[in-house]
Amino acid sequence: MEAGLTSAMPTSRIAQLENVNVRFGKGSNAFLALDRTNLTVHPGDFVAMVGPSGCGKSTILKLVAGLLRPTEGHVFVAGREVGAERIGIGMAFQNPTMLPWLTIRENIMLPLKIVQPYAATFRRDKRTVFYDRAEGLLAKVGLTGFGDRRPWELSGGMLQRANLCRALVHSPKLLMLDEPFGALDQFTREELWSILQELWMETRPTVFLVTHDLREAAFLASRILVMSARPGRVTEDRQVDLARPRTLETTFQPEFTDLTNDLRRLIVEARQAKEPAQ
Ligand SMILES: Nc1ncnc2c1ncn2[C@@H]1O[C@H](COP(=O)(O)OP(=O)(O)OP(=O)(O)O)[C@@H](O)[C@H]1O
Repeated sequence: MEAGLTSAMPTSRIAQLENVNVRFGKGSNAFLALDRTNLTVHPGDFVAMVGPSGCGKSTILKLVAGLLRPTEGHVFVAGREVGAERIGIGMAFQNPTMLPWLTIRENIMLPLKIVQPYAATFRRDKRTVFYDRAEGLLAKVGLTGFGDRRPWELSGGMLQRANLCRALVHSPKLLMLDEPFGALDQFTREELWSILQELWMETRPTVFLVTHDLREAAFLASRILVMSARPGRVTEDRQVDLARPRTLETTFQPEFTDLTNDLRRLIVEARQAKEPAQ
């Protein structure tokens, strides 16, 4: 998918939120979902966002993707204020919605059919270069031979693998992941962490990951943002310097468990903090 963009910002920052407020609802039902939020993200960052339910994590994702406008403040993406030009964005959500009448390969190739410059040559390249690109991604996520299957023939874990392929097939600069592994069992989830890490290390897109799983955040991210309860603000911006590639062994190291314990404490505190008057 694509976000529109206008006006300028240094390109060393791929995304920036400046004093952003987001208010939902009208009249007496109006409430502040995000409160004067500031955030700078650099190209190649893998940012995980954690925080109490309803604190505004997905709202930040939507702002950066251009799906939502701030009520006040500014959102810049790739040097432009969200609103005019275009940047390639890949997205994956908890529910890997695939079109049931298409094969897995055709589903994966969908962004190439829609997003320029790929769309211009889609008819020509769908049986050659784009086909190989989809097959290459399928191989990386362990789905070789499943390209011709239909979505209903695959398990939830397999669909989420295919979903990652679809999010990455057009080499997006920004990858937005909203609880992508939330519905999967722990083993499949941990397998997909490693696959996602590998894919990220190869092409280094900037990633925004929303997750409730603190181990997932610590395993994958280079930065973890902890948010306060609604109205959300970023209260902690933690650099994660654990060596890559991280493995399941990493998750047993004291640095890792200390980090996840710290995050847990911060979120418990955020949940207990009283919501300020609006
Ligand atoms: N379009 C909308 N209209 C009205 N309220 C909204 C809208 N989108 C989000 N909200 C509200 O804004 C707040 C922040 O929502 P958001 O989805 O960003 O939270 P979140 O941190 O991602 O939550 P969760 O962890 O539960 O998924 C919530 O109270 C939510 O109900």
